[in-house]
Order: sequence, then structure tokens, then C-alpha cells
Amino acid sequence: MSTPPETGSGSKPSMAKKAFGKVDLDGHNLPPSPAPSSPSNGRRRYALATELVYTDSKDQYGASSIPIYQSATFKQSAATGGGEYDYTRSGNPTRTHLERHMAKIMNATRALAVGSGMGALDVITRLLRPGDEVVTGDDLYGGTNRLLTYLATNQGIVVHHVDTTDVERVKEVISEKTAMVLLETPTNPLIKIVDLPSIARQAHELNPKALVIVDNTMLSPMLCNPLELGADIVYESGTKYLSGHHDIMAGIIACNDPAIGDKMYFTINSTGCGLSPNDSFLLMRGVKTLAIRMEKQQANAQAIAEFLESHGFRVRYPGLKSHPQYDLHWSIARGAGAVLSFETGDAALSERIVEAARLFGISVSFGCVNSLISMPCQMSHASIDAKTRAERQMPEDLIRLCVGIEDVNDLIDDLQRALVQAGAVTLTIDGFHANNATQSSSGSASS
Ligand SMILES: Cc1ncc(COP(=O)(O)O)c(C=O)c1O
Ligand SMILES: N[C@@H](CCSC[C@H](N)C(=O)O)C(=O)O
Repeated sequence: MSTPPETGSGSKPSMAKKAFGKVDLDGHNLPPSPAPSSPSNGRRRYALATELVYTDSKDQYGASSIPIYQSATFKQSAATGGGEYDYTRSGNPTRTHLERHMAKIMNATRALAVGSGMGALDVITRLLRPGDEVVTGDDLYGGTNRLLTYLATNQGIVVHHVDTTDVERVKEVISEKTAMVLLETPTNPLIKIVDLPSIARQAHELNPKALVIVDNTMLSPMLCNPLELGADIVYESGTKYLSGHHDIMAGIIACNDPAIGDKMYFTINSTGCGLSPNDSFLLMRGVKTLAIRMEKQQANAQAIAEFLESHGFRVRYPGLKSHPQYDLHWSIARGAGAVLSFETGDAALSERIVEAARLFGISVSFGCVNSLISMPCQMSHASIDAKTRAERQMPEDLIRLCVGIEDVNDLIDDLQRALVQAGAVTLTIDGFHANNATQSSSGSASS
């Protein structure tokens, strides 16, 4: 791992240094550090559903919802500064409120809010230096794969893509050059489960300097706390479950090491990727309903997964006992989430199903109140070239469903109608029968 950028002997102590007492690596003022995650003010910790809605921050007027401080600058009382904030790129009260709330929810001492999930990964990977190695999965969100490919091509980072469901294989590629082990679970879109605690433990044993990074977008803090399972940094696309309405782009990063937190804050202030006040407000509002949304989305997803499985489809969903890593998933997560994928045996048939659905909108993304349907190879993962997709055994006929909060019977009816219309199942007097093309060829979600 790299060391922090040098402050440089020639760097001038800024006036703001006096104002805040605490400066970043560039001599600029740091906004106040977020409050520790476990409430340090003596109150007991409530259940997560309660903590999501509860905030104990004291607004000057007692506003029960954090105001949007829609201001780029903040007036100072003296030429030497003195205000808590000076410029929104460096810090903004609405963003700080959100960051403190997310640190509490994610059991971290520090959380940082940026403009997207990919922005979060960009901030994290700027901790890397040329020659560093990253060990990561062979089933990754397409955008993550694209950013890692960019770093490998342009920044001298060596990236190893391995099957992260195989702990022994991960161990084989970890070396003294490994700076990061980057994991997703369940993987997007093949819904493979990764043994986070084992990999984190092995990675730290083999190379104590290696940082274990977890993309928790597919589960959210409602279902999994990677920092408690050995991760050093966790990040999420706030575009998904956290905000829940597909009305903003956002990214959240959380960690417990103050030095790492300061380095990442330095990048955010330097590059200007901090979340805007308006989006911070919307994310704060969205996260309050995470528990209730997730409960309904999961219940719907479970019913839909069972419906599809009963029609003979090969369904990938960790809520199904048939998932080959069912026990592993439930040892690290508190729920199955609301993303599932299934195969039809024929990409053209899959296209017809996707286009016949009405309630399930054809769209990328997930974690939203609306149900979505997509073909990952053509959509969310199209940035992975066809050859690599084939090498990584990503089925071209894969359909991904991202289940929302609608009435489950309406969703099942919609899917059933789409399957019939596309010719995937036949309706007879005895009920629905899957046509041959829909039958699972291998029957195992991890093969
Ligand atoms: C698992 C996962 N991680 C990260 C991202 C990136 O998030 P964003 O779209 O907010 O940049 C996405 C989707 O975009 C995702 O599916
Ligand atoms: N055109 C976008 C695709 C975004 S995919 C969003 C989400 N992570 C998903 O899995 O659906 C791009 O190129 O990034």
C-alpha cells in the first residue's frame, strides 16, 4: 500500500489551519469528524430499523428533517476563517449529517458520501500506487470491471480476476504486492456467494497491509455489515437500496481506520466528488424507509423466485434452498435481497420475455421501489466484452429481476403473462407447463 501524499516541506500553513485546528494532507481545513458509529453519547443502540429513522443531531431550529444547505460557500466571522464550513466541496452540513448517519448505520467510525457508487470505488482505488495488485472476482458489476480494467491499462495496477467463491484460489494469488482484495456478495449478476469472513481473515494473515474492500450494494447495511466480518472498507451504490427510488445517484464509503478515512476525504476534497446537498438530503430521506422497503422487496422476490423455480427455470436467488451456497449466504447476511436471475436456455426467448413484461420495467439498476427486468449481457454488463463474458461463463440468456414493492400477485401475473406471450411456458387446462427450452441445463447456480 502507498503512504499518504507528502505534505511537502514547502507547503504553507493555511489560515484555515488555525481556524479548524485540523487540516487535510494539503493543509486545508477538515470538517468535523463524523460521530462514532456506536452512539458515544451514552444512549443505548436501537435495532437497525429504529436507527435508520432516528437521528439525535441538534438542528439550530429543531428541524426534524435536515435542511438542504444549498450553498457553495459559507461566510467566515474573521479573515482567519473560524466557521465550521467554508466551501461545499470541502464540507456541507447536509452532507455531514448524512455521513454521520451512515457511519452509525454501517457500524463505522467514518462514512463519506460521494456522487455515485463508481465515484466511491474511484476514491478507494486512488489509495493504490503503480505496481500494487488487486485481487478480485470473475463475476463483478460491469462498471467495476471497467474501472479496474482502466487502472490495469493506464495506471500500472495489476488486477487478478479469480473465482472468489473458491477461498483457496483467492489465497493462491495474494502476495506481498496485494494492496486490495475487492469482493462483492452476492455477485452481480450470477448471485454467487463469497465467504467474506474467511477471505478477509486469510488476506490479512497472508498480507497484513492488504485492504479488504467490500461492495455491499447487493445487500445494503440492512442485511450485511462487512466491517464486522473483517472488511477494512465497505462501499455501496446509494443509487440502489439506500435511496430506493431511483431519483438520485450516490455512493457511500465507510471505514474504521481514521488514517484511511482522512486519505479518502483528501481525494474527495481534491477531486470535488462529494455528494451535493440536495442529493444528500434525498439519500437521507430514502434511507429512513430502507427496512420497510427491504422487507417487502424480499418477500416479493422470494415468492417470484419460487414461482419461477416451480415452472422449471434455473433460478439464482439465495432465498431458495436450492442455491448451492444457501448456508454460507445465511451465515453472513440477514436476508436474501431482492435481486434474482434466471436462464431460459435461449437468448432470443429471454429477449421476448423481457419485452413482454409490463410491470417489470426494462431497466438497469436495482434496489428501487419499482420492479425491473433486464438482460445483464446486453445492459448492465455490456461493458465486459463478449469474449470475457464467455470465459467467465456469464450466460447470454440470463434475465435479471430486481423486485420492488408492488403487489406480489400483480408481479407474478405480469411475469406469467410475459412467459406465455414469449412462448416460454404453455398454458393448458392443467396449469402452466415449461417448454423444453426453459429447462435448467445444469441446475446449479454456482456451476
Ligand atoms: C454491485 C454494484 N456496485 C457498484 C455499482 C455502481 O453504482 P453507481 O451506478 O451508483 O455508480 C453498481 C451499479 O451501478 C453495482 O451494481
Ligand atoms: N450504462 C451503464 C449501465 C449501468 S448498470 C447499473 C447497475 N449497476 C446494474 O447492475 O444494473 C454503465 O455503462 O455503467
